[in-house]
Amino acid sequence: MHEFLRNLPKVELHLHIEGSLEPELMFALAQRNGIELPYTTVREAKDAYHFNDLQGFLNLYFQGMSVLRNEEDFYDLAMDYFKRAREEGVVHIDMHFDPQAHLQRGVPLEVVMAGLLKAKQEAEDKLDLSIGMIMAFLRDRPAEEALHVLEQAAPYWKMLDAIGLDSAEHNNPPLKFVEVFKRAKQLGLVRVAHAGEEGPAEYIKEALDVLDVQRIDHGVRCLESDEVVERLRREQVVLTVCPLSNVSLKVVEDLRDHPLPKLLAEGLKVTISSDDPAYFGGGMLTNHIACADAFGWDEAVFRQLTRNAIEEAFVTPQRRQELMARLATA
Ligand SMILES: Nc1ncnc2[nH]cnc12
Ligand SMILES: [Zn+2]
Repeated sequence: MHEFLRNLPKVELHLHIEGSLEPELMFALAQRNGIELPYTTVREAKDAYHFNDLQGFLNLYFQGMSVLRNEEDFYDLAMDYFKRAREEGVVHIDMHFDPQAHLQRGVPLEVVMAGLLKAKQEAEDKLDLSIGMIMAFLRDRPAEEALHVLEQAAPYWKMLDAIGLDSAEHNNPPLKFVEVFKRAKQLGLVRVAHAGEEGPAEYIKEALDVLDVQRIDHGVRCLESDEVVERLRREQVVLTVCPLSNVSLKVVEDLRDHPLPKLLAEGLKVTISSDDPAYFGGGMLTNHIACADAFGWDEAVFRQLTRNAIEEAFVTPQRRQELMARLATA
């Protein structure tokens, strides 16, 4: 089964590129940029990666990314992950990135975009990996700031596959961002949002109704509302579920208690992603293996999850066909 999972052409719909920053690269970039870290060794950093909730993780996530200052840093960050993912048999990644987290530290949007776009181009040219770009807004920051960043990103609109909504969900309902998402829709941009990770099922409904999103990132708490489950099933809205993330952030106690099997049994369009692989114990292959071990799934289940992800990935029709063909022979 592990060999099958390694060879499966995996498609990742939910990945925060800043959450792929491994401690080894964090130390290298800190040194390159003369930045001091609160850790003295890689071991010490890894030992700090124990979280009680989403906020506990976000504090370290924002601290970790403080080493990213120049175009080259963003390029190295992304290439480092792309190479690792490719070695794990990943063939496509829809990548979230958080411009506000960099703008706040005085890093211009142009620097972030240049580094990430260069890595995307190189991955597509040389690694046989396709990359989607999701510019995410931090929901614990003011909506006016997000609106301003969306306008500032005008030179990049045509390079974006979607806008997203992430960071602390508690008390930051989708409704807060109605104007931002309305503007994005007016611009012809696709919309996705984190909802129902730590927040209630109601936020999933709100993201669909008010933000008109085409994807729900996480969405695991939908099971608390029959009405929301029915809606997700009827509309076959894709859920980008991140099993090891949910364990690390204590959304569930243990992977064996994870609602993934129930979500599948409900007929929902489920996919598997890694979210923040450097912080949550591993990438796509590790997440797949963990699910195989916890749930005893056979190959057919993983094929279905991968088919779901290929159908929903931000790729050209030709690339989608190519990925489907690869899945058929895996
Ligand atoms: N799991 C997560 N939830 C919300 N925002 C995030 N940003 C990075 N990872 C996140
Ligand atoms: Zn996420």
